[in-house]
Amino acid sequence: MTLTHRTAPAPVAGPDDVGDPREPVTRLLRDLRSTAQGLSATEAARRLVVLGPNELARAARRPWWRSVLTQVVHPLALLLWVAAALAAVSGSTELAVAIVVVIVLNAGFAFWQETQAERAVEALQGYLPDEVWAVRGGARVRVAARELVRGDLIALEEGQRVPADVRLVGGALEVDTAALTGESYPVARSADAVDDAGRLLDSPVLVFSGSAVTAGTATGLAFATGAHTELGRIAALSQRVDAEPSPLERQVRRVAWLIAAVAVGAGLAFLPIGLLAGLTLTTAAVFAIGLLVANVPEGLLPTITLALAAGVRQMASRGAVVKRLSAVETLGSTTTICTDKTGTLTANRMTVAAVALRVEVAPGSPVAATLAQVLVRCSTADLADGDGDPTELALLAWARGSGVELAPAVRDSDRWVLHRFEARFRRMTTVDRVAGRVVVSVKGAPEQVLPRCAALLGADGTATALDAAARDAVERDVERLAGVGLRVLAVARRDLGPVDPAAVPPDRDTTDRDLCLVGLVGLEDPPRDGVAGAVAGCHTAGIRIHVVTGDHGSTAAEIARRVGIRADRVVDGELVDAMSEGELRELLTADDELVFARATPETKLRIADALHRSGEVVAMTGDGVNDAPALRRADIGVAMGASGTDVAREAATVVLTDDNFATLTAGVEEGRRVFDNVRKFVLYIFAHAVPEVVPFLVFALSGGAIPLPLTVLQILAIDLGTETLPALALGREPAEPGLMHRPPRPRSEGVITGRMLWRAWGVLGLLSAVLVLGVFAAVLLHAGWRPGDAVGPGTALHDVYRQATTATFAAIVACQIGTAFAARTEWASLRAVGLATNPLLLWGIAGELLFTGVLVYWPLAQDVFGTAALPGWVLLVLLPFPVLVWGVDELLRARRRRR
Ligand SMILES: Nc1ncnc2c1ncn2[C@@H]1O[C@H](COP(=O)(O)OP(=O)(O)OP(=O)(O)O)[C@@H](O)[C@H]1O
Repeated sequence: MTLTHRTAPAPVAGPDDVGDPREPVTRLLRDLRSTAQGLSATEAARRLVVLGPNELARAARRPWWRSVLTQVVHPLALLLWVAAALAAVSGSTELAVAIVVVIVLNAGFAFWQETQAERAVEALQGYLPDEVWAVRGGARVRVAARELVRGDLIALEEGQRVPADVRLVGGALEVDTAALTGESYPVARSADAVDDAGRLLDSPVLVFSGSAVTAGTATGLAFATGAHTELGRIAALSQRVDAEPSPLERQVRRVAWLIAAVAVGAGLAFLPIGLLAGLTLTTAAVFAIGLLVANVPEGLLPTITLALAAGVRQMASRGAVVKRLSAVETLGSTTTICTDKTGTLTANRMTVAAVALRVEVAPGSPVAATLAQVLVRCSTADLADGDGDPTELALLAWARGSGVELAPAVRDSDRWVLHRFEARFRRMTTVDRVAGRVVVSVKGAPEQVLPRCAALLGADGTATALDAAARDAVERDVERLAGVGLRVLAVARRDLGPVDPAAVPPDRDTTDRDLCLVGLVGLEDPPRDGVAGAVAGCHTAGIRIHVVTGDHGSTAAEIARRVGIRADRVVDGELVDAMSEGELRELLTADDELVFARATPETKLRIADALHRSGEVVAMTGDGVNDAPALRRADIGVAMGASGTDVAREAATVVLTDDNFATLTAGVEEGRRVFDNVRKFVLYIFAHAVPEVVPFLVFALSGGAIPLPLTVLQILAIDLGTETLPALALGREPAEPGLMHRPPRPRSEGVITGRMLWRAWGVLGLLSAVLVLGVFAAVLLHAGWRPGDAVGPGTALHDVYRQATTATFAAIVACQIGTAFAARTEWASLRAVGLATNPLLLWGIAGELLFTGVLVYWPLAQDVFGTAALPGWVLLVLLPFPVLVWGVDELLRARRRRR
């Protein structure tokens, strides 16, 4: 970055007005034409226009023609090109042109589908607003990260992604700069540090866009945004959508190739058979090519991508933002969910429900007053703004109810030392100078606070020694409160004597001992609406739920019980830490649901690992910075969008915009639905191959005595014209009833199963082939044709032959309609699903019928496709075909359900 240092500020800040970010803050403020009160709102708006939004320039999109080109030279398309060339060489220009049309239309279609998929993923950005606290015109305001401008004064805190290049002006941080420097350990950055670093990136007073704050809080001055940041400069962050193919796509790709190989094989095999049956070389070659073209499944992959993208969209609208297309299917095969408690199972709306210390503490008593005093000191929340940790807001609200209030500004100016709440230590300590004395205020998990207490506040407000009996009594209190589902905090304080202006701030070992226990507070945090239903839903879907929480075992077990999680055993996090790999796996593979209490992020990581190794598909929730490794390790890392940190959101695959457990299970349901739908259209596409191929076999096996029941162009019309829209519509099927009453799909089970192939080829396909050939034969026989009679152009029977092939074509379409309805469900009856619940399918079928009508009755199309208008009796015969095909499958499904 070229930094120009200007001593005489220009009247307006343009794109090049940059100060040296390492110069003294006052000078930097002047150079950036900002103030200690931040920029005014109008100036910020003006700079946004001049400097542009705080975004990295998107990696230039591939031009559309290149995307189309990729589709045209796609390996399966290349196969079709070869076929077209062969057709041209063998003299069938018509077929060659038709194949080229197929390729072009297919490429266009695939291009459209992929654009849709990309859009769906890009639209997700909108669901994950990225906001920061900034100071503008002296007031703290939430600003969208993309609207930050150079000169903005912003707040940084643990868990946040650094939104711009920032000079620290107050506070200290630890930042993870891995994305920029590859450094794997967090580094310390502080406003007061002495800056003697060589490189800009190593300066201890600067933090850069793209790094993450792993600890601390600070304020800073943004000196570069968007493309002007170091990150923008080295363009390390590629913004392109993760294009890694999902296991599903890989599977389907393999299948597509397999089918393509079979198609080529069948085409090649037809050549000698056709010749033996008496066809000329040209005719045999044309049909061989036709067979090949008909069976190359060129549309399969893009259709699957589109179905996944539609799933991603649908999930986002339900509050689960999936960051990778492939995650949709993994989410659907989840077997175990490890969930947090606070805010996920519970509403994160806390109120103080009980205050106790051996006896209930009466409001207005001296103990209550002291307790309130400690609580207002030991806090960083702001009750007036509602800003801060919900636990602390609840405690402040209770203190206010007891008549004790302290303005945050006064609190902060009295404060000497602050040890924020950290999940690791599970307690918080402040040291304040109050009325000439140094006072320590502590609150936290009872196991953390009680061992540090030496005394206990009596009902009259005087301290007594905390002997073994009193300790037991207090511990019983904790159990009693936790047992009814309350989150319990022990509150304690200590007087360190008169203020000594020369003293250095005491360390935590000094402050957090010999405390006087003031009280126990029990906070009620009710279960969220809908969670109990979602838990029951998971159970019927065969999904196990473990609670992994930092809270007390009894509290967590009670909350778990209330939402319907069985909580068969409560396991302490420390116990897990002491377990061997094998022991942990044994614990987790037992058939019960567990509550892991007092769990640390390391515990979470081990649990995720152990579950994954025992073959489970694990969805693990998390919100803190330290949860990131576990979120990455789980099959599906789930971050909290509302309360979670940026770091967790970045590590996760799924972000719940409302933090709700019920949303997660909705995501699982959606994942299952999408996977099911992919199966539905694969079934549908597979089924039609049989009635297309069998007529050729009949022709070949009869040695030509039975003429070809279908022309090559008619096959292409089916493949490209009639089958496409219904197949797409099947990708949008609503969830099948019973979707969440089935056990999760085994990890090893692919998209294509033996049962599915049997249903596609053995039932739907074979039945269709019989019906189709029946109609073909009926039309010929009705007109007096006998096996072996010539039907070629110029013969007496040629017109009848044209009608017969047209009847075959129409019969395939009729059977396709039946197949589409059958494919809509795998288990349930069509009645349970409802005939009209997928309007897209109805439209697709209407389109299919229209297309067929045009092909059969429009003279121009008749010339090209070799069709002829069908007599009324044939139409009557075709009418029940859809019902027949669907009906037989319906009966088989009913039998399967009974079994
Ligand atoms: N602001 C706080 N100050 C002091 N102690 C706290 C504070 N918040 C929580 N605690 C204590 O730390 C314990 C663990 O809290 P933590 O927030 O880590 O877990 P949690 O959020 O309840 O768990 P989960 O992972 O299920 O969301 C609580 O039971 C409480 O005793």
